[in-house]
Amino acid sequence: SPADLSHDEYQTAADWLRTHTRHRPEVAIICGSGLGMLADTLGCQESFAYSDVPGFPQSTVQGHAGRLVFGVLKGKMCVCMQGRFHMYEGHTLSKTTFPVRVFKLLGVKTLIVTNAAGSLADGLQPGDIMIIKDHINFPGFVGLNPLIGPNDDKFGPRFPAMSNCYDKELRCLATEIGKQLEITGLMREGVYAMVGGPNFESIAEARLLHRLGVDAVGMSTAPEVVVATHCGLRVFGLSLITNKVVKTYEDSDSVNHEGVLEVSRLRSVTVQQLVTELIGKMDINNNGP
Ligand SMILES: Nc1nc2ncn(CCNC(CO)CO)c2c(=O)[nH]1
Repeated sequence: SPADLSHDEYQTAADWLRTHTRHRPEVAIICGSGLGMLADTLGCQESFAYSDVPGFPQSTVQGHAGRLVFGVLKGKMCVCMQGRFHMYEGHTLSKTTFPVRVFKLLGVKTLIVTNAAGSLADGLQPGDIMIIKDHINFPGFVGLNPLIGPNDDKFGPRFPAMSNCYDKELRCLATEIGKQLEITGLMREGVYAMVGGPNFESIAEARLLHRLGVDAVGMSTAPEVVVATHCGLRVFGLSLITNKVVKTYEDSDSVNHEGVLEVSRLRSVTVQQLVTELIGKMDINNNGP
């Protein structure tokens, strides 16, 4: 957990970045599997390999580049993670969520997280975009929570509320933008559940998640959002639905990562447009929950 890391480690990474780029980002974007092209659309780019930044872990998953890209999008100063870290790679949760606290120290106010997810809800098809209304952090239930250990009071409270992680104003704004982009047909809100992975769920596990009201399932996002909420960042999250989760024993289909990346590639432009418009239209001074 972040308690493994001293405050200095976050400060060292933030100080290193501050001395290596003039950019002072207000918005941070975490790009999910196959959605890293969003970073390429930033203007006036300056980028660093994760290996250049003190304390940053390395990305090891196909579809996750491993670069931190600073730039301007619709007049807003942004920093984009091309490739995120997952618990299933063996990273501790402190490393998985390390960038979020560094962004906080850089002065970021809003975090946008995107991911690829499998759909459990009947109304969510591959290629759809689910605006995350709330999440279920299953690993957190058993203590795999990034806030476990001594609390760092400089970031936030010992017992942070998680009842409003996903900012309602930003969700409404994204829905409005969906209408303008004429993509409401493939957009809806829902509950995202994080499972540890790296295996995809068994059928019994998929049926359990469905019974528990989960709309989309993935292996990321919840830890970053817990840490972001703890340190007062405003959060917007979306899942690109890349496949239907297999819920019946008769269904012979089985999901694979190549298929996930294929749908991500197909829809990455639409996700880019939505996120770009959202950044352009959001008020930047909001200090989150
Ligand atoms: N059933 C199911 N379908 C999914 N499609 C994407 N993801 C998100 C996980 N993405 C992994 C593997 O593609 C890479 O991070 C999942 C998932 O966790 N479960």
